[in-house]
Amino acid sequence: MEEKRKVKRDEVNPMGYYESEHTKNVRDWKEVFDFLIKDPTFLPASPELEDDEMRTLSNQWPENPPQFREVCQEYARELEKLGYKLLELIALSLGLPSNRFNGYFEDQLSRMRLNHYPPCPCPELALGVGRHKDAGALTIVTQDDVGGLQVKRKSDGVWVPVKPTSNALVINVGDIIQVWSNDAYESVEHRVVVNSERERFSIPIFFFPSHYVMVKPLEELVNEGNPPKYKPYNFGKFIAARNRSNFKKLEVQNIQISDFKII
Ligand SMILES: O=C(O)CCC(=O)C(=O)O
Ligand SMILES: [Fe+2]
Repeated sequence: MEEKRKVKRDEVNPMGYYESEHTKNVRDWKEVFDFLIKDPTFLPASPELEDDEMRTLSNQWPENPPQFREVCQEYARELEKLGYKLLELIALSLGLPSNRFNGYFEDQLSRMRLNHYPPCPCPELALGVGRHKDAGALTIVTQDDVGGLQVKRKSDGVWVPVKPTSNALVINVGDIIQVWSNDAYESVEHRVVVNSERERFSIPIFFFPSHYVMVKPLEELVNEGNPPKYKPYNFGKFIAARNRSNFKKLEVQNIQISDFKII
């Protein structure tokens, strides 16, 4: 606990350890450790568009266990390679050059998260992570054999368990691929349920572009017959708005890509 406290994240540095994240303003039943793939990196200090102050984001590593940092970084490097590979395949599937997305990640805000969901005495009253869609381009999740991740089936709204399969990874399309592809791809709504018996561990890596990227439907994919379905939004400002809402319960729901939808 002492080690965790030393690397606790706060409103200035959102990297490190945290035990009370909120999803849509409700506290999640979990503890997390977040670190950046590119360290340090930069993010707008506030979500206000007229405020151009920047903030440096940097990792906080515990001293113990001593090999923790190296193991995390090595794992992240391998998953990063896989993420780029998948982004290349998604680009090809949309009829784009394989490297079409690469430029967006030069100063990437991608991060890896170590999730620990402790057993919960009243699992029917809590969620490990409340229902949400991932805000980044792509997420790759490693999960143990406990289970708890569920995706919402669009046809009937039923929550379907994502069964743990050993040596398999879960790939989630995030909101940005949805916007870039002008809805050809759709991000999936998911959540994590907890149980009273066993703790669960999972390790997602979230592929986030650079803070200055304006996220919008790709020009090659829109035309008169298929006009853009979203207004451009600045990714850094979007994340700054999300970070703010993770630290306090706000009156309003946090920012969503639907806020940029052209109807
Ligand atoms: O724990 C999991 O399997 C997924 C967690 C998740 O959806 C998230 O952190 O965004
Ligand atoms: Fe997620």
